[in-house]
Amino acid sequence: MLTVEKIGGTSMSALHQVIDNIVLYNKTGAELYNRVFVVSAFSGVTNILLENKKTKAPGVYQKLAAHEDFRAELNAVGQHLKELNKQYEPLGLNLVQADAMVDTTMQTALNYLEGAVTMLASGYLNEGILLAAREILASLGETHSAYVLSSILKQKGINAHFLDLAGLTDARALTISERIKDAFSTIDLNSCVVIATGYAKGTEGIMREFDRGYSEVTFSKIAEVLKPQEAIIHKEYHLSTADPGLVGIENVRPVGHTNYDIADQLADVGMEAIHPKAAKPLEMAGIHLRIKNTFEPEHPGTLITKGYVSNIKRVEVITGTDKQLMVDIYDPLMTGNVGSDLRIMQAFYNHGISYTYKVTSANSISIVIWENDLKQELIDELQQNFERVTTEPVAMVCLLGSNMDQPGLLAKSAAGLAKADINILSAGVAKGKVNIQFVVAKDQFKAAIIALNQAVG
Ligand SMILES: Nc1ncnc2c1ncn2[C@@H]1O[C@H](COP(=O)(O)OP(=O)(O)O)[C@@H](O)[C@H]1O
Ligand SMILES: N[C@@H](CC(=O)OP(=O)(O)O)C(=O)O
Repeated sequence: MLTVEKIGGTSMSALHQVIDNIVLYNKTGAELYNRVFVVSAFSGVTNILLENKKTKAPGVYQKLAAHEDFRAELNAVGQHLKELNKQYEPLGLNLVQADAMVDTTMQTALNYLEGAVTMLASGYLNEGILLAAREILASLGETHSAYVLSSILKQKGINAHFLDLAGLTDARALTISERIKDAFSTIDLNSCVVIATGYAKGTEGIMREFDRGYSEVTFSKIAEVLKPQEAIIHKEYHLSTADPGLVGIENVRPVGHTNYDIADQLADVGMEAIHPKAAKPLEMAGIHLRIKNTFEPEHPGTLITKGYVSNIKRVEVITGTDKQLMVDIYDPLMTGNVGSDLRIMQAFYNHGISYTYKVTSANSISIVIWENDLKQELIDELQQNFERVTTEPVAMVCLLGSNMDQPGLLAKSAAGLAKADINILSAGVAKGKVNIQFVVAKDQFKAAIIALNQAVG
């Protein structure tokens, strides 16, 4: 059975478990092969190459983009990669070869970046030059981690193939998919295990289209090309019936089976089992996706398939986010005035703002967006056309399920929230009933998730 498997950065940093629990687990001989592992950089490496994904602390790229001296930072990254090499020497990594690879790669990158700085000084095409610099820097982390894992596996006598999709010294103008097809055209998957860089170079620029989290896109594009029996994402936790960090690990269980629609609903409130843009090609190709926990290899994890519908009535996941904002538009002339909603949606469209929830009454429309997406220009435009426009930070809590609709579910959910003294600011469910949404006060998010998990989890 051919599988294409993605290993995220947090899991990669537990390299010993990656080798024991993922690559070698329950497999010997030929069973080891016919698998492609798409690996992310070791945890934190891309942060120091670009910028910290959460704190935005500048990495090499941000220094370069700010016309500051980036060379010390780039050198520090090289030193960090060598420290990681030393950390993985006990696993069988040949330190001399691995450090030499770091030196060569970093020197090549520096040569490119010196050229970029020279070009930036000219003031021509800055955007394109900065994007190229971002692509080059991003690629370094995955080139390193894929090299390290494939080298260790070779040292163990396994026929591991280091598949360099980063193409640092490959000047061919190929799209990502073209590069993938070209790279796999000479590989006999039955006789090797492929370790592919999570960064893939392409004329479209993976950073321009997807930016951080790009490994999942490379993983998806490889699966599109190879059409495996199963695509697998290895994470450091199970996709659970609720956030264990909120309700307690003892009050959740792994989601055994769900579908791609539910995965999209999860992503809509920020819980990405897989990025929707990476999931769609898999869903459309009918490829099954499995989310596995790196630290529980014996557990089958969560299987996500296109047409799955639970054979019993149940809520599959309780999730949500407290990072939302409710925009309420009121106007006494709205009732019966065809086109009010169109004008509102046009304003949202004009400012490129999508929403996660919308309800209407005779004279008002309430729309929930991500709080970070709010633009004052949108509010200004709406206020020119409607009597009153208000905004309020809120939390959204959701019940997700492929087959959860039954009399009393809404009542039990609302009763659970009421029992916790949580006021429902707004509630809604679309016809498919795969997602029942409650809008509550921002500071009642955690209490609402706990209350719903107790009531219907
Ligand atoms: N239904 C859920 N199942 C599992 N984890 C969840 C769920 N909902 C929220 N979480 C939280 O999401 C965290 C992982 O979020 P993710 O965005 O994948 O990683 P990170 O934000 O650390 O990069 C988990 O550690 C967990 O606390
Ligand atoms: N290492 C890259 C790519 C990636 O997808 O990483 P992860 O799988 O850890 O999200 C980043 O941090 O953006």
